[in-house]
Amino acid sequence: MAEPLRIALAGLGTVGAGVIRLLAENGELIARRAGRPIEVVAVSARDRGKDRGIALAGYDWHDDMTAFAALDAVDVVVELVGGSDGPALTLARKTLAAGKGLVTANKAMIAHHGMELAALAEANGAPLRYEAAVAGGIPAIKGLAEGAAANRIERIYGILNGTCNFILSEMAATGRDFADVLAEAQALGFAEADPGFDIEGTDAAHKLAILAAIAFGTALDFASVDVTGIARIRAGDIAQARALGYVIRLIGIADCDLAGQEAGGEAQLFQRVAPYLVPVDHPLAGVTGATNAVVAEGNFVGRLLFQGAGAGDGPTASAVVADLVDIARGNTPPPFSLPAALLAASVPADPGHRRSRAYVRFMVADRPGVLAEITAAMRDAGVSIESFIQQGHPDEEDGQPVLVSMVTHDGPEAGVARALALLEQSPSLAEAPLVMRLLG
Ligand SMILES: NC(=O)c1ccc[n+]([C@@H]2O[C@H](COP(=O)([O-])OP(=O)(O)OC[C@H]3O[C@@H](n4cnc5c(N)ncnc54)[C@H](O)[C@@H]3O)[C@@H](O)[C@H]2O)c1
Ligand SMILES: N[C@@H](CCO)C(=O)O
Ligand code: NA
Repeated sequence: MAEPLRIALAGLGTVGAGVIRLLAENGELIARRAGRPIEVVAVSARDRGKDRGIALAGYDWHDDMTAFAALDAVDVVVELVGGSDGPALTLARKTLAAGKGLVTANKAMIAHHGMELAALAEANGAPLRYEAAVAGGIPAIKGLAEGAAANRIERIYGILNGTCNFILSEMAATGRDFADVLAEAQALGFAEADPGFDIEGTDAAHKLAILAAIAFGTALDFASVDVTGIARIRAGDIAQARALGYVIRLIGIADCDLAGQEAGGEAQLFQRVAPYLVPVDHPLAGVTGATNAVVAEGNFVGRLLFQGAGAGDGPTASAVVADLVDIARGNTPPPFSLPAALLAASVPADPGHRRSRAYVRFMVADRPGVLAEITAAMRDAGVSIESFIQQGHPDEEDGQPVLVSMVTHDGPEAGVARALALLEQSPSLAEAPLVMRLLG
């Protein structure tokens, strides 16, 4: 058998320990498939003495992980530390500049610095792979960049954050409280070190921006993702959605209008992460727990659905090691499918022109005239209301604001925004309204 692929592993937390366990259990099978063994030779983490349930005695320990880049005995560095900047980025830059391969699960770093790292990788002939960074164990990047390479991708959307999906589906199934379910997601190893990245939608936005670059051949543009998280969703919204025939899911969605680019200008890139109402008979409605799903619509293949575990030690390790197998086999396409210099510039699309149906929820003072005030604002903004529900909810107590919601007919998003601007100063509203669009 050929020489081993020698790995230095930075980070021995949920994912890092998972990689060690996977290679220990499936190492022989993987060596046969890759044509050569994959061997961890060096490791680094913050705390050398911590009990991780794995034996580290056979590995060369380094307190400073950035030293990996200079080790002759290392072919590929695997970065499983996290953080968009700081030591992870220093390690990534040094590794690629030294011509060594880099495998990472770090979507924050790729979303912020992916273009720079891709250019560095290409300039130094070094492979850069990050399958674990998007949708965990699902081979979504490979499916899109390789399996769907023959297609123009019209639209890409899906459930990209396991923690949020776990929270939303558990709350709906059991009526459990948001904070309680989040604590369980953290204990299961799904959540980011700062779970604000999950619940505010930032983590899903990192992944969406990466997928969009691969799908549309546009330069990675995380900054222009329109992001809304799940923190404002109440049990009452979940109940209202259910009564209307929907479930609530945090969805990342992107499309790209290339007409401008074809006329010599720039492509218009739409990227949004937000909670959506998903019809109960839609394939994404049945995606529960930490499962993720990615839908890609190609102009020849039609609709592809990739589904599987989006977080957790085993599934994420599976994606990390699949990248190592590709490197061992010499299958190293450009990091974003096209060479970095060919990724096209784009401008963010104006969401106001997009059409959708929307669920709009208000917490209102329970007094006469409030509903008339809301419907008048909708009328004045030209928004057509399909249904309006004021429904008692078990959380309510006398004198407390009441949850009322409406569903609009299909119309430009700017219309709902105009109506809510008209209501902005209204003393009848106890908090800002919540808008969730219906997934079409
Ligand atoms: N947990 C998941 O399900 C999952 C899924 C996909 C991607 N990811 C990504 O994988 C990466 C790791 O996530 P995790 O859940 O394993 O995190 P974790 O917090 O469990 O582990 C992080 C590890 O990095 C080490 N570390 C931190 N700072 C370090 C430093 N300066 N030098 C050396 N080691 C250092 C810690 O000691 C720890 O061993 C993150 O980028 C995360 O976003 C995680
Ligand atoms: N915190 C992330 C981990 C996987 O990227 C999630 O919950 O999806
Ligand atoms: Na993946």
